[in-house]
Amino acid sequence: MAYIEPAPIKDKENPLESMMERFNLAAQKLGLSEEVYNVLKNPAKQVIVSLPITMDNGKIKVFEGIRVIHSNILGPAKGGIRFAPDVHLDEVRALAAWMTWKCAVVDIPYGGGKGGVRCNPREMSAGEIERLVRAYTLAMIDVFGPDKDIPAPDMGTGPREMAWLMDEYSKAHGMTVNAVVTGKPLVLGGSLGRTEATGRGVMVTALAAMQKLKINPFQATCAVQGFGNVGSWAAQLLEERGLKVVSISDISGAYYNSNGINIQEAIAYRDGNKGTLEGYQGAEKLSNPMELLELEVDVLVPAAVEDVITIGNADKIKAKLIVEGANGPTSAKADAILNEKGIMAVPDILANAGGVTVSYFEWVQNRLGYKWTAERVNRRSDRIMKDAFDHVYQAAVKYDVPMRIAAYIVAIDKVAKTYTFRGGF
Ligand SMILES: NC(=O)C1=CN([C@@H]2O[C@H](COP(=O)(O)OP(=O)(O)OC[C@H]3O[C@@H](n4cnc5c(N)ncnc54)[C@H](O)[C@@H]3O)[C@@H](O)[C@H]2O)C=CC1
Ligand SMILES: O=C(O)CCC(=O)C(=O)O
Repeated sequence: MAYIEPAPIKDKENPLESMMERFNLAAQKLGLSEEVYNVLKNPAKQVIVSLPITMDNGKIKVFEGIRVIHSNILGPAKGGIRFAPDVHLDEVRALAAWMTWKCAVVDIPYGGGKGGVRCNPREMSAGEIERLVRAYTLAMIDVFGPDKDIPAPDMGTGPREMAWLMDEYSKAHGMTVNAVVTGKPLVLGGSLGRTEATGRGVMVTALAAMQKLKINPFQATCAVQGFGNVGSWAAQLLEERGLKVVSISDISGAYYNSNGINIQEAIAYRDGNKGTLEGYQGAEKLSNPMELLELEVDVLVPAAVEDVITIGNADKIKAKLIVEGANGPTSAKADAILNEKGIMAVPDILANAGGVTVSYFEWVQNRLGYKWTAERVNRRSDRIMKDAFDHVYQAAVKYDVPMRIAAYIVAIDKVAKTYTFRGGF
């Protein structure tokens, strides 16, 4: 079962290789046929475009935009759009495949896709970002569609960008098409609960795992890496459930307070400080931000970027439980070390699936022309997340594998069976 070697990513473990290592292990456990294996490992579609944008200084700058549809076997492709300086085809391919597995784990009728534009939104004006979103949307006009491929926010994008995307797509089609994208502002057909949904799913799966590990949330400590949408909501909701959040971090550094950080206060500080924790006084700043990962805490939530837990630091992790808010925060090579140390990792494709689950609810509401209450959204997404956790836990016991491989087994089994039923053979 070999696959085509992807181009290596400099200074970073390749997330596509990490995804494939887990996929291979799960495929072997399932005894997947070579034909189905080959179908599932290859992305269905990869589109790369050049986006010439007039910058505020009047000069034209060309950006590279990518959209990968890994699979549309379970339904239309679904997945966010990332704006970041290190966006790379292999990364987007890995992220798209993770969307396929994620949607299958939570049993929602979507395939997997992901998009990215290599840019630094923190150094761009709102006008430049808007022109970039609109150009990307037009370049992908035949790729996107409510029944084909439905984008959403990821790192560096949010409701504002989704609104521009919806508007551009709608103009090109001569009608309002709000179901083409999720994660929109409420007034444009966004769903109540979507903003906090990913962090909420992290909280639900963390509590479920803590119950299995007999960790009392009211006596537990927690560290959260990344203080954007996912990290800050996860931290706030875990704090509300009794955990003491002793460390948080973002691109400006990591902050530690053994008495617990007041998360509401930290969020208010960030929101009034151009979105960063730089200068935050509610905790001491750690000299090395990566120290956060090695703190003596019960629960560690990496909610920033890929490959932060690697063979370089996995043996120094002291948490009893890792709940992956980010996509791909643990490299495949680090898995064995964590398993050896008896650390449970609730994998990304389960732990952060709350976001796409509520995106699915948003799409359903848009198609019905109806709005659900926050209570209904939260109750249904909590149930989906808890059921998915239990399902993966049972698979881990049945196949005698860690939670991560169990999640891949659940996902691959579902996609493979659907493919076969649809008449792939
Ligand atoms: N937004 C969503 O609904 C979902 C996001 N995810 C994943 O969660 C992760 C975070 O996404 P968002 O919160 O949406 O992004 P965001 O853009 O809102 O926030 C990212 C945060 O990470 C911080 N950060 C960036 N590089 C860092 C580093 N090297 N060390 C520490 N902090 C760093 C940023 O300062 C920021 O606080 C990504 O891996 C994303 O793919 C997964 C599922 C859904
Ligand atoms: O909400 C969505 O549709 C996708 C979110 C996403 O990109 C992810 O789960 O990684």
